[in-house]
Amino acid sequence: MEKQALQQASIELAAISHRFEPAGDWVIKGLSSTISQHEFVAVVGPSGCGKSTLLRMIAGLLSPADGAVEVYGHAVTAPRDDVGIVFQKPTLLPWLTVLDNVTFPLKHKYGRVSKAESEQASVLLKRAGLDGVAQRYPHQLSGGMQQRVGIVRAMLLNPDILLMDEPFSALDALTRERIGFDLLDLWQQQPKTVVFITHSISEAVLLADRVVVMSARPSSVVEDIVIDLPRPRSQQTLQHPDFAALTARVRTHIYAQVSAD
Ligand SMILES: Nc1ncnc2c1ncn2[C@@H]1O[C@H](COP(=O)(O)OP(=O)(O)OP(=O)(O)O)[C@@H](O)[C@H]1O
Repeated sequence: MEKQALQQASIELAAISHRFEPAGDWVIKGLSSTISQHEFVAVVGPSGCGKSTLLRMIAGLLSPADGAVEVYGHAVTAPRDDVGIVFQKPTLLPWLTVLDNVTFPLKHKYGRVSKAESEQASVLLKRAGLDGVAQRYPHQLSGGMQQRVGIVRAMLLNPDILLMDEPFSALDALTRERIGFDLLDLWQQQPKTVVFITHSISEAVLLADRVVVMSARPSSVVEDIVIDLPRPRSQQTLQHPDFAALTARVRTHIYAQVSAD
């Protein structure tokens, strides 16, 4: 049964619509998309078009007013164990150290943290430039460092599906690029389906297999662009002859939405 489920689409969005009040304006209207297992999909679109709302519906934190969200062929009605989320703002536990924060979900899920997981936590913290602060508390870190702790925490849990809502927006440009490649490394070592919301067009093209462009509200998918740049991606990818054309294509579709707003 489980094996059969793995052959299916990872995430199916079937004509979903949402508004926050029964008679309010539609935020999302009739949005459909299928995300395959282990695909890395970036979602871009004008500000306020409903990207976070969409992610919250996939996560089971919000039910669509109409249509259906399915994960591995099952309707999503509540948060799932195999779906991890990284929000725009990290939600760290203030009374735990950085190390305890990143291992907390594992402890909560399995009752213990294995030696291999502890080692992986150290590797990921180091990669994220946090190895010197593992014993510090969240209030002793900058906003960008706290955000990196949130990313490491989600990566360590290694969920089948990782939902990321502008996870790098608080980071400086260099750290942002490095941590993006780290995310890709991890994604290739531990394949998982990633839905990644970003406002950065170049980041979307650099990381993703597909870039889904959402329209202005009421939003749906206006363009679904396959990014067939070779992997593994690196800084060289930025020089690839197709990179500029792909970013230009995404940009054109987003700008069309903004000017139509
Ligand atoms: N809980 C809520 N109650 C009422 N309206 C909401 C709620 N959450 C979001 N909205 C509205 O829904 C719309 C979409 O919000 P959402 O945060 O999903 O957009 P977004 O595309 O992620 O925005 P941004 O790109 O600026 O982060 C906005 O108009 C927002 O004000």
